[in-house]
Formats: sequence, structure tokens, C-alpha cells
Amino acid sequence: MIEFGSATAVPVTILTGFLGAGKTTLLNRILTGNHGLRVAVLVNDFGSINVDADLVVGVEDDVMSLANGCVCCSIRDDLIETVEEVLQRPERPEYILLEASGVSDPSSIAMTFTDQRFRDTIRLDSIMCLVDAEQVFAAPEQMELKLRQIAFSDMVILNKVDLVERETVQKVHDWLKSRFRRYRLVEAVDADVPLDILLSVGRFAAEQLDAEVPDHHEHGPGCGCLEHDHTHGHADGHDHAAHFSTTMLRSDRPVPLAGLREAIKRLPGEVYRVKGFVYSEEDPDHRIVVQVVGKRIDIASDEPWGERAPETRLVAIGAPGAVSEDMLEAVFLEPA
Ligand SMILES: Nc1nc2c(ncn2[C@@H]2O[C@H](COP(=O)(O)OP(=O)(O)OP(=O)(O)O)[C@@H](O)[C@H]2O)c(=O)[nH]1
Repeated sequence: MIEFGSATAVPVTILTGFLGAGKTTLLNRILTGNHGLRVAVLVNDFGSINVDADLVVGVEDDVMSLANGCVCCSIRDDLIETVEEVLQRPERPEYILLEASGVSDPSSIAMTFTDQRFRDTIRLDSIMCLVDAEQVFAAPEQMELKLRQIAFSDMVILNKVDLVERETVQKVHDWLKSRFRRYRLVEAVDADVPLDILLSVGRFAAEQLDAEVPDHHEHGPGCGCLEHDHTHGHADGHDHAAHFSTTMLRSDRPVPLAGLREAIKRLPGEVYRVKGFVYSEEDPDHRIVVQVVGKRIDIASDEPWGERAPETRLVAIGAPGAVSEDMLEAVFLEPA
């Protein structure tokens, strides 16, 4: 095992991967697994409401929500503060899990954890990248970010292989092989991978932060493509706001579920992700979880609202200008 700093340093695992790839699913799997560790969970949502923290099971009190920005850049200081706070708890955690936002660059996050300030208290154990086998080639305009997320990880979990044919899985393997000299990969359904390849693996090596990010262009030189600016989206000086926008919807009025799926299908293709809860007329006692990843839509009845006031609370993430509040209102509040 690779040790950094003190032997009593708390191990940290970073879960990265593009929007909707299965990070929360993996987080829940780890948390409900049989590891016997006192785990502190940090969840970062790019939008100003943190939906993910509400989707994490079982450890509600120990989920720290980092919303309204990305821990790799705009709210990096919040990450540092939260980690420092967690480390000062009387019952110090034995492990820290960070679910990064789907738009984040893991190399910048790793640099936070390997910073001098955490030399004796934190040991970065692993960066795991979830890749959605069904959607990996969707949103080609985001390919550079997807490649960065893979390049700086020490393990790729090729998730959702249940949604694709074997040929597609092979295509993803070939694509990775053509771009990365070395990578570790495990295939999964619902991020179901053995705990012993997830926690305390000591896989992270500082050299992985020097990884070269492969060219994401399929086109050859002279293709006329204007997008050969290899600075955008990079750790130094990147700007998520230039590549992503997030829109929120909240309402305390129950809405009909009939027609919702059809209405969601009308959202433009540049809306990469919608997630959250719907307060429905049909099932007002239970929250309805809505998950949209690319063209895939899941609408499912979930736990009772309980003490919480029922409300529709959704976040949509897309290309800049792809989605407006009016659009979300039309789709989710008047779907019929
Ligand atoms: N069919 C199938 N669905 C999956 C699998 N893994 C996750 N999902 C579903 O994919 C959707 C997105 O999963 P999440 O775990 O929320 O993805 P995420 O990466 O945390 O999403 P963001 O935080 O928004 O980036 C949910 O509806 C999951 O239930 C899988 O292997 N197969």
C-alpha cells in the first residue's frame, strides 16, 4: 500500500465521472456494504440545490452537502473547510468518500487533498471514474471532460453494461485502448463491484496527476473543426459556467404524472441531466424520483415524504442556454 504522510492519515476516495454515470449509485453501494468503517460522506452537486445528498441512503447525519458550484474550482475553499471540519470531529472518521459533481475535473480535486495542509491528516487512496456504457459517446462536445475524468483516475468502472449490447461494450474497450496506454477497468451493473477493490486499495499515485489527456477529436488535421482550443475545460483556468448551465425548479403544488414522460422527451438534446423529486397528484404521500440521463428517463415512486414538506424539486444541467426555468415549468408542472 502506498502511504502518504502519517500512518494515521484518513484515507479519501474520490468518485468522479460524467453526469449520471452512477456515482451516487456507487456511493450508496459502498455505504450499505459491510466494511465496518465510520465514513464521512461529502457530496458535491453543481446546482444550488443538492439532490444527491437526499439520494444517499442510511447515513443522513453524516452527509455533508457541497452545492452551488464545483469542488474542483468555484467552491474549492468550501471543500477544504468541510474536510478540516470533518477531521476535527471528536469521533474522527475512519474514511472519507467524496462524490464529485459530474462536471468536475478530478485532478484539481486531487491536488486539494495532496496539498501540504493535509500532509499528515489525509491520504488520497483512490480516484474512481464511473463511465456510462450507454451514454459515453453521447454529448461529444463534452468528450474532453470525460477523457480528463478517466485520465486522472486509477480505476474505471464501466457501468450500466446491462443497457447495451456486448458490441457496444467492446467498442468502449477499443476506444479506451486507443487513447490510454494503461488503465484498469471493471464492468458493472448498478455499480456493483466488490468492496475490496473500492476502499483502502492504496492505488493513487502522485504521477497519475501528470497523465496526458488524449486528443478528443476524431477528425484529422485540416478537418475545418474550429474547436482545437485545448485550454478549455482544463484544470488551470477552466470555467464550468462557459460549458454548463444549471436550472432549478421548485413548487409545492402537486402535479399530474400523466404525460410527464412524454413531456420530458421534448427537452432539447443539450440537456444532459435532470434529477430530483416530484410531488405528484397520483401518489401524494411518496416522493417520486425523476432521473434523466441523456435520453434515458426513470420515474419511480420512492420513500414517503415523512416529516418533509412535499415539493417538486428538480435540477437540470445542460449546455449553456439549453434549458430555462420556463421550459422546466412547462415540462414538470403542466406535463399533460
Ligand atoms: N440500468 C442501469 N441504471 C443505472 C445503473 N447505474 C446507475 N443507474 C441509474 O442511472 C441514474 C443515474 O445514476 P446516479 O448514480 O444518480 O448517477 P450520478 O453519476 O450520481 O449522477 P450525477 O450526480 O447527476 O452526475 C439513476 O437512475 C440510476 O438508478 C446501471 O448499471 N444500470
